[in-house]
Amino acid sequence: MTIRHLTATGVRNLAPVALDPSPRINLLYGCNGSGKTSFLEAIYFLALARSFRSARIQPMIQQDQEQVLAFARITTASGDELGIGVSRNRQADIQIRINGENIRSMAELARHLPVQLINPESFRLLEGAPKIRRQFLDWGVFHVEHSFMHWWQRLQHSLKQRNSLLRHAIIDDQSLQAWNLEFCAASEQIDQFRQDYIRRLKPVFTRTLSGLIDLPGLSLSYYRGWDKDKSLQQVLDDSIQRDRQLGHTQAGPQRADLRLRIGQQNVMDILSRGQQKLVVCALKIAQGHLLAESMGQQCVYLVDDLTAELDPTHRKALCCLLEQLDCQVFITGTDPDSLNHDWRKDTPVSMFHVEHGHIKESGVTE
Ligand SMILES: Nc1ncnc2c1ncn2[C@@H]1O[C@H](COP(=O)(O)OP(=O)(O)OP(=O)(O)O)[C@@H](O)[C@H]1O
Repeated sequence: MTIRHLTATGVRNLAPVALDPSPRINLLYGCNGSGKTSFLEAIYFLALARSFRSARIQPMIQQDQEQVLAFARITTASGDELGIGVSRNRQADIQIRINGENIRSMAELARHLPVQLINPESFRLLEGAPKIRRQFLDWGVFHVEHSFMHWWQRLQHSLKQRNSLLRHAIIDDQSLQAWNLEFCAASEQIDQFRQDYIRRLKPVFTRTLSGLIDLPGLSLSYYRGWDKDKSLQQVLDDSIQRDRQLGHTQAGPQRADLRLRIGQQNVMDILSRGQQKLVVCALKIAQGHLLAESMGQQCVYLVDDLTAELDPTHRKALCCLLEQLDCQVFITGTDPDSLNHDWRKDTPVSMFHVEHGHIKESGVTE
């Protein structure tokens, strides 16, 4: 999908935004604090009704404003036009409208606007808690497997019920068995989705990474959250005493993880920050390729601070890969020269100058 027209009000230091971005490459430059990241935040907000900078919405709402509001006209992969509007106020109430109709499901919003963010915090995908890698994995599964949300909700519900039973002084065995059955059924389905996704992602990731950097021997593997040689039911039975002591379920898809290794070592223990960033870029770009291959859908890429951690050669390689993706990209940097790349003559490129919260188009190449 492509954003054709975008408006936003009440976003940090930004004056009301109204622009028609290029369907392909959009470059935004400006000084520190001018509002470049805030602009990317507005697009992210439109896709997910939240910020990527803070778990709370308040910091994103402009100091003297009551709400943040973003609207976009987008063209979907099938060529349909959609109007999407999202607003949140200081009480964090959310309003989502698609083609004028109120929508209650965040999943529906996210499905219309798949967004990938690459920013200086992206290394956390490798270094951070397993939850971040599960979110990465489930982003992919969610977009290619439409029944994922149904199974995900069953998984969350059964896990919550089981954990609540574990904390009772005396456990009702019948209830425990019933919730075990439901938890195992949902777990096996989610695990199957994740395995299928990783099997398809791996070759795309390897190919994408080789276009960015040479890291021989780097492997991506999936840990499902319980012993690969045992059924989950067996693992739950074996660990019931420990689960009761801890008051929660230790094994299951809520413990799944992705492992990136070179030989026996974790990549975050041996790669430089720049190398880590390139691995993360390859993972995220691979997800975009897979989404296009499987669903014919394009995601929007938000690349904040292109130059951070990357030398000119690797910046160029990243720009080439983003251009080959054939999707809409927004890239920020402090210096317009650092954003200049040998974009192909037939790639529409728009350049915007961000100054004290005002965004002005400063050049278009068709
Ligand atoms: N709620 C808010 N209301 C008004 N202004 C805010 C709010 N939150 C942050 N700001 C200000 O908005 C400005 C925009 O910051 P932003 O991170 O978008 O800049 P940037 O152009 O990405 O800078 P850098 O190049 O340093 O990353 C900052 O000066 C910040 O102090």
